[in-house]
Amino acid sequence: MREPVDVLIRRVDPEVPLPAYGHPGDAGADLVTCEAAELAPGERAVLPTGVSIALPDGYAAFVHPRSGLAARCGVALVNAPGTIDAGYRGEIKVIVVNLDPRESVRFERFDRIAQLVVQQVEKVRFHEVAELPGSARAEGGFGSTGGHAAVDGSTGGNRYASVVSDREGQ
Ligand SMILES: O=c1ccn([C@H]2C[C@H](O)[C@@H](COP(=O)(O)OP(=O)(O)OP(=O)(O)O)O2)c(=O)[nH]1
Ligand SMILES: [Mg+2]
Repeated sequence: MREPVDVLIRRVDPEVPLPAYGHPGDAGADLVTCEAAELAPGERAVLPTGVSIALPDGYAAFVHPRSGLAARCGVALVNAPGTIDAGYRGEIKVIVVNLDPRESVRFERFDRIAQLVVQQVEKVRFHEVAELPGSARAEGGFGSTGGHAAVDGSTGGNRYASVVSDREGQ
């Protein structure tokens, strides 16, 4: 197994539990909210995690959603994944949104709300050119390979999903 990368961390909230991996092979260390919050359907909030970090140069951390919260409660991150730059020394915040159309969701202090994935990132130098080299995909994108959801008035491309209003009309 590779040696873990050392990351300096500071507790902004002296009582906050440090981010922790649930299992040895996990990619994300769980982040908690230091503030209780209740979100009505469609509501969002910026929640403090009580920690700030200093990543080594060449690394970034990404704030990812927790799939259990998403599946059970419809909680997503507005900016998923949130990017924590190596030079950022402020408190890590999590921008949550309640996407459930009916139920409110409540977070208590120190509930786990997101997970932090630390990764090496490349810096690039951009070289401007008049023409880019060719490729098999060329300019195809946005569903060019088919299999996207149909929307009203369209049959979709080679589809394996359709929007609910489409299904109800069948
Ligand atoms: O979910 C997030 C996303 C970002 N940040 C912090 C760390 C990051 O380094 C900084 C800036 O984030 P980003 O570059 O995504 O936001 P911006 O709107 O481009 O702000 P800026 O102009 O400060 O770069 O905000 C968080 O605490 N949580
Ligand atoms: Mg930015």
